[in-house]
Amino acid sequence: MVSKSYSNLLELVSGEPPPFFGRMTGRIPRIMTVSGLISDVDDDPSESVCSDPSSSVQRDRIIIVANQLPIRAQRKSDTSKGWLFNWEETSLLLQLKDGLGDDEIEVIYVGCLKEEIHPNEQDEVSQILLESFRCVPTFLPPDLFSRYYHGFCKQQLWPLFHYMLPLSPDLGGRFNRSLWQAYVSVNKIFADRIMEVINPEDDFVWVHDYHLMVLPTFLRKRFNRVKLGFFLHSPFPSSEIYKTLPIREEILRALLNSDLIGFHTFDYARHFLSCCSRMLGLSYESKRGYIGLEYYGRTVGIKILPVGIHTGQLQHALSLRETEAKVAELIRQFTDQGRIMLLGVDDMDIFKGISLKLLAMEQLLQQNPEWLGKVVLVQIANPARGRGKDVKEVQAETYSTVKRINETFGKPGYEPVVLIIEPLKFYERIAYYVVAECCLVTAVRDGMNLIPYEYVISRQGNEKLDKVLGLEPSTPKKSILVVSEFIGCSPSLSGAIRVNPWNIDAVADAMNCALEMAEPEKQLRHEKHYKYVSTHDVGYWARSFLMDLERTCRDHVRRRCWGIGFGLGFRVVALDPSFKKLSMENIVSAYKRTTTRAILLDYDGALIPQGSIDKSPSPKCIDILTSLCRDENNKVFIVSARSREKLAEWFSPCEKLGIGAEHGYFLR
Ligand SMILES: O=P(O)(O)OC[C@H]1O[C@H](O[C@H]2O[C@H](CO)[C@@H](O)[C@H](O)[C@H]2O)[C@H](O)[C@@H](O)[C@@H]1O
Repeated sequence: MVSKSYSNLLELVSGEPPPFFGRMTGRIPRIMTVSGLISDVDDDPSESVCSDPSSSVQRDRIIIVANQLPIRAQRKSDTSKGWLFNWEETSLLLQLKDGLGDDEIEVIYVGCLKEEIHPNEQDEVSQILLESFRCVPTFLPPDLFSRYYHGFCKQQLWPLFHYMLPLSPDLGGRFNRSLWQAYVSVNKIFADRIMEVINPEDDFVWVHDYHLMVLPTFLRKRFNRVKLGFFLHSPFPSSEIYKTLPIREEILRALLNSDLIGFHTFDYARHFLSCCSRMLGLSYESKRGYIGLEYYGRTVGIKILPVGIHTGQLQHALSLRETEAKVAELIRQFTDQGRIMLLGVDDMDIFKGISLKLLAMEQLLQQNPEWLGKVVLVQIANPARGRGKDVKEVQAETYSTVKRINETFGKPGYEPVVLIIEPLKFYERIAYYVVAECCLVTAVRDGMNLIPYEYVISRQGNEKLDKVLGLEPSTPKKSILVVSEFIGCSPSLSGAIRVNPWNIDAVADAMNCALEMAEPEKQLRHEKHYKYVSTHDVGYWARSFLMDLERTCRDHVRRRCWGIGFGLGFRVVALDPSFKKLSMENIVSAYKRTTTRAILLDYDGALIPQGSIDKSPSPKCIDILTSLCRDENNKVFIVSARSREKLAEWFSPCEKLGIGAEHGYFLR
């Protein structure tokens, strides 16, 4: 399978074998095992972090950094003290690790816990999470967390990256410098935590999503050669939107302190590149499938590859007894009543377009009365993660639209829209996918959205589910997707009916088209999607990103690096060791060959030795400069930080000598 990522395109033309991620040179973390009070992990010794610090096993190590750790924490109920921790199985970050499927790679996570941990318990919790889960928690004071996450992330960055400008105080949040400072402080706290565990020469660091966009600067400042990747899970907006951000350059420059920056789609990458070009004057090169941005001697790679799902986890859920039972229940509730299920699964936030979908359903029923009593839209709505007024408005509009549709088109025993707001278990959601004839994702903006992928795998099902569904094992599977043009998964789903979610007529038509579609066409579309989704899973994505990261960082050790710039303007100037010292021979031969010469000379360290006590030029120096200036083919300049008075005084004998004093602020 050929990836669309740049490294794989390169392999394709070069005929090289695919790169292997994992070098066995990593050092074991500097962690000691300390017994803890509060943990419910399984006791597989291979799971413990360096339980034997003297062990000689060497593994590659990746530090995965994200706003949230893939951990669920629960206060112990039996005592007033202590916590129980479990893996959050549905977290993409945990699936990523599993997807790497390589025991030679050790993964450490850095991030926040969802629960607030009292300062008195933080050391103990840190130790347990490190030993048992290889997780390093970042504890943030509640007020700082709130200003960083609910303030800057969810009210400012997130809306803007989803194309919402704060045109009025009600629409997202206007830029607020103190929230931005909270964001920067939190990013620094994350960097400090990474520094506690990183082995900078060997470890790879992979930072995730828009919550941590300035973190790369803090890490690069501390370790100039750190091997650092960043993946943006959200959309990267068009430069016309992005450039409204007052801290637009700071964020771009911070991202450029990564070695590899990943995006789900070509468009997001293109937007980022045009921001770098328009706001920082940087140009990029695309050569043989590679996209690289030159930034002070470093080449920052751009990776385009949409994330995938954990198909194994989904297949496991499909094989559960509970899933079969739920599928049977849904068949009784819908199919046996002659109903066709259309399905939507979305967070109830402003960008998921739930209301637009409901309006399209209303229109479908108005314009196609033949579907009345036959079609049901099941809308599963997960709670939003933000907490603004906008979320409440979305909820209110959703409830009132559902009520209106059901009152207008419903009849006893038939509700055209079923809205599910209670949290569903994973297997229950899967059962809905299995039964749904069509899945609709009509978000107005979403970074990726993995719901269509989950739907496709679920519709492929398995033999046991075929029996529950009353299908012959040989029956080809079918599924149909209606997908918004404005979401990251859209380009990868070429068999979906693509819609502009704002165009209610078009979405209603798409629903009708899906309902009327001939079976062989549904099968063909399903087959196409199934092939793609099952081969481009989360493991494929993670391996591909890390291979490219390793490739991008391969010559770090050879590079000579200097850090320059203050604050978020910090960057590293990297030089290839092939930079050569200027030889006397070269200078003499160039001088002889040329007839028009500009000769620019530094002063301290160039015309007088760096450590000399007498800083004035020697008579010999004055003689040489005077004779250089005498040649009409030469323009000779001293360029120095020194004051114009001093330079003018020292070089008064050399009349024709040009002087650039105070770094060129004064010119003679
Ligand atoms: O709400 P947040 O805590 O700020 O997180 C933002 C969203 O992150 C995750 O979604 C994003 O990544 C997914 C995987 O790449 C992608 O499918 C989705 O489109 C992105 O928005 C998370 O799944 C969402 O629940 C969060 O809202």
